[in-house]
Amino acid sequence: MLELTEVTKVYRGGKRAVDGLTMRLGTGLVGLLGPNGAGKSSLMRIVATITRPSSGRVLFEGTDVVAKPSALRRTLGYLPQDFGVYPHLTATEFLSYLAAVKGVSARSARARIGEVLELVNLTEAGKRPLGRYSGGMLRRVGIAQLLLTDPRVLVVDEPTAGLDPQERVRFRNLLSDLATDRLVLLSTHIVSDIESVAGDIAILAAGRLRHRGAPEDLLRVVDGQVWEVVAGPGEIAALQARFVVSRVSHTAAGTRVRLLSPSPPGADAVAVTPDLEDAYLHLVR
Ligand SMILES: Nc1ncnc2c1ncn2[C@@H]1O[C@H](COP(=O)(O)OP(=O)(O)OP(=O)(O)O)[C@@H](O)[C@H]1O
Repeated sequence: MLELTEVTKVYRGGKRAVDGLTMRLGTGLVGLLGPNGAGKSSLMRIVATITRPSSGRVLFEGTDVVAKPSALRRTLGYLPQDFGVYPHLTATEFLSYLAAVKGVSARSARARIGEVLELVNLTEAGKRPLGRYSGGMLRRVGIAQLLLTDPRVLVVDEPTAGLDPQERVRFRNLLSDLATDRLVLLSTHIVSDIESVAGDIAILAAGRLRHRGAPEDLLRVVDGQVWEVVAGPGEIAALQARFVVSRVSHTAAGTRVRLLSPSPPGADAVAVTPDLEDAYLHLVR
């Protein structure tokens, strides 16, 4: 559906936020995972046709989206990181306003708003002013506005920021449902946001694609390289200086340090089964 070739974004001042990125995106949920500053938002703004790449090409169904953005824009839903609402409007009023901006006729907007509020489980709350919504409810309004026009491409930037764990789960499931017949490109710096829903994970660091594949492929990257050692209070800093430490947990038996190393880091190190967090840290270090 979308084809990115050698996409680069250099901002004024010389910051290379996206650096020669090539990837193909089809139907399904793609998790774009990377630390702060990796270039995720820049890439998402390029796909959403808000920002132009400095060089490289983005094709949507074979059409260059820089030269001809309209075909993609017609079927695109974009939820930016800083999605803002008017606090005095109710969800229904706010969505009616956005539907008008998106060129949806008043009659079809009325029916569609009812449907999308139902989809995001806000039918009851739809008559309340948005100023009284929780963070999670506002993110759901953000998703509802994406769906006003039934887009085939959804670009969702760090959607779980500020959500409580229950809202995170609900949100993940909603996006995963939507991805059955659409492309959902979801960016995050939190591994657990995507590990249960994305069958396809792209890892970005310093503007470059470090890895792309299914979670199993990612795990293979650190196969045989994850260890656990028991450390004394003074040893943790030294381990952190020598290895990528993925977790430190304090137990009755002492402090357990989980770390990445191609060979056993010590005589009493125990090999453990890698998880996605280990693989992610290995790839972005
Ligand atoms: N308009 C801009 N002008 C100059 N530099 C920018 C601009 N937007 C982003 N950057 C820089 O480009 C780099 C990538 O930023 P970007 O926001 O794309 O990353 P990100 O992965 O989304 O990070 P975050 O999760 O913190 O939003 C950062 O170093 C950022 O400071």
